[in-house]
Amino acid sequence: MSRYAVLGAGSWGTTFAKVLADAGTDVVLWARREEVADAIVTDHVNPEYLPDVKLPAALRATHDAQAALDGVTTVVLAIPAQKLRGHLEDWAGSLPRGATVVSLAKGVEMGTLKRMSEVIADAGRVDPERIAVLSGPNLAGEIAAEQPTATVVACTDHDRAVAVQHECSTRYFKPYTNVDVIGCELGGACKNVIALACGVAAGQGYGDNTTASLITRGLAEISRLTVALGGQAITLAGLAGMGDLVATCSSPLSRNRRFGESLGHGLSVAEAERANHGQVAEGVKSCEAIAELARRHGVDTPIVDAVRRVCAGSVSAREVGDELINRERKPE
Ligand SMILES: NC(=O)C1=CN([C@@H]2O[C@H](COP(=O)(O)OP(=O)(O)OC[C@H]3O[C@@H](n4cnc5c(N)ncnc54)[C@H](O)[C@@H]3O)[C@@H](O)[C@H]2O)C=CC1
Ligand SMILES: O=C(CO)COP(=O)(O)O
Repeated sequence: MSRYAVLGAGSWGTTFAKVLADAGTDVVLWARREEVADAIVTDHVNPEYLPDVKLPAALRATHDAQAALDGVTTVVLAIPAQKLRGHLEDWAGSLPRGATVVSLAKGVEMGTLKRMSEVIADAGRVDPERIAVLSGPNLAGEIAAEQPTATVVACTDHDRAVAVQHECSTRYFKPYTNVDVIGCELGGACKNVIALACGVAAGQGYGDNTTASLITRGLAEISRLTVALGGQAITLAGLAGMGDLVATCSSPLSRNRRFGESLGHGLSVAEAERANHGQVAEGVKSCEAIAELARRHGVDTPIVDAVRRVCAGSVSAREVGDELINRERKPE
């Protein structure tokens, strides 16, 4: 009998815990703040992140991470990318031996330039074949409302991916499997940066042609980087690549796109953070790590680099747009 602990009760952790409970899987959700765990247990609601969603009565919650991890077969990590290492260092000794560890975070760690599965292997002391990544066009609010959605569970151990696939399948949530962890992770992390670029363009009043151009050329950048890092370009044609780009770059629900829009309106990064109500827009930090990763591997990523410079405040949104459109002409 499988038992899951979901660590992190933000929008996505709470939603994914609901998916698991709806799939009939035994699941406990760890919340950093006691009052959030209490509200989930008592009122079946996460008042801060999903106030309008009634959570399943079968979903348990706790503020005690050790208690949540006790005896589970699968650990799901729903912590923002730049905060994951710190938590894992605390939890490493309590992660059950042999458990599958599923990463939900979409980012690349600043400084180390590591993907989330590498951070988990490193800080959590987990064998790479036990680490799975779940990624795809998965805006939490729509899934919490039970709108039909597909996703990808990637793990180098195919049998583990299949187990997670079955344990999170519901009538509204359809997971596919993949063995290309690198491609799925880079798809999820990099699309946030491209969504920032689309937001910056939208904030300046540009429409769908600009968005589609950025999505498509962004996909070319992500595919090049994936191949350079040992992943497969074909993965990016799927849900974790094109699928997530389309959803995130076009949706008003995306925090990365909204953050970009604020920058496009002329707000500073600090002002845009306030406008996003403190919710995580992973691309703002990951763009720096992804740009550096690309530079070290000799991969050309002009859109990622443009976003990095806008987020660093070294160039204005308007200037960077002009630069991108005036780059050298070349074959597609
Ligand atoms: N929200 C969405 O639609 C989706 C989010 N993701 C990814 O899932 C990851 C988590 O995102 P969300 O749940 O949406 O974020 P969120 O901003 O809604 O919540 C973050 C959660 O992490 C917790 N947390 C634990 N330690 C923290 C710390 N030291 N600092 C800040 N927060 C801390 C917070 O308490 C909160 O429960 C991100 O990497 C995001 O890119 C992936 C797919 C969909
Ligand atoms: O990853 C997501 C959708 O797949 C969520 O995107 P945002 O973090 O931009 O809201």
